[in-house]
Amino acid sequence: LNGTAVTSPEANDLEYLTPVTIGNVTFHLDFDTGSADLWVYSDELPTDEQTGHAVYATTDSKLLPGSSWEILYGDGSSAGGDVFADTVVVGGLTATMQAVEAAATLSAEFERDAHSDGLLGLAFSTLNMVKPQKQSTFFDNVKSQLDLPVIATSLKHGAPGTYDFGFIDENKYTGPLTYVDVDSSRGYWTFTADAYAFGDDQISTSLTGIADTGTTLILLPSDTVSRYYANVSGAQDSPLHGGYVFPCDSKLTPFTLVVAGNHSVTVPGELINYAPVGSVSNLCFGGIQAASGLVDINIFGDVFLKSQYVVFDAGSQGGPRLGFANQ
Ligand SMILES: O=C(CCCl)NNC1=[NH+]CCN1
Repeated sequence: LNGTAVTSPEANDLEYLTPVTIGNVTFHLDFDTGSADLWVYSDELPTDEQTGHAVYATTDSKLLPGSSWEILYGDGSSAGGDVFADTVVVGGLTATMQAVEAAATLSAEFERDAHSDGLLGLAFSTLNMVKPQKQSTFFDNVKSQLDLPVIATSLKHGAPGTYDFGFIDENKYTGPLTYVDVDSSRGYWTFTADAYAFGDDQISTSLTGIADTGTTLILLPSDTVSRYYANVSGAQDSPLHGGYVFPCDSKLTPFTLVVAGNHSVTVPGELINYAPVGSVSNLCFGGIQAASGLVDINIFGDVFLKSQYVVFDAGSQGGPRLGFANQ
């Protein structure tokens, strides 16, 4: 059995939300290949933090005694609480004894997120934050039902896309799928590009980072980022806006990763114009920004992923790997 779930972008493609049924309640969760915990807003939160969200009724649920979780994400947001076992359905696929992590505390970023009802982690289960015993991700729990141990993402700019589980949909991409090995030793979908380019400016330095649907932007070393925006007239690193901004009518340079020897994965310049900074100024915020001190790894987030059909292959032909094709 395979499955497909439709995922829909919030404003400015800030995050993509996918319907997930837990017990008999449907939650809209942020699928996150950069983490490995499935957590939901719950009745253990202060009432005002529950408002407007689907809420997990822990009083009707099967507690995992003695288990708790606490997670800190690369953007500094965090959440924590206790753990239940429940039936979780995504795109027609069912995990019967899925660890469902009920949020009892949320950081400010989640308190003010009016749309997401939680996250569904799709990184490797070694990254799960439940103590005393790590729990398996939804993907690991349904993997045995799938034709192939793969998740394929089709995230789009300003339009619904899909998460395919167990199969690769040839109708969703053009040209070949180019595969690159993944180093899962830190629990992320980590891969290395042999080189990269800003437009025609080829840089023969390798670039290692994670494919992360849970991060909005592309986050790179600060010297690399300043080199990118040197090509964009009027661009400046603005403390006021928290990163590089430029005139909204700027023509942005494409960002290319060279993978698997000589295959180019290119993010068109248009996708690197992330969003206007506000309603009055004509400044726009860049889709490539510097990785914060919190994460010591480059992050290829949604801005990167939405140019591609991406196959997160957990081992259909040996080790874990990522496949990229234009969509
Ligand atoms: O935490 C990370 C980066 C890991 Cl290096 N990605 N996932 C995520 N979820 C919410 C914000 N960011």
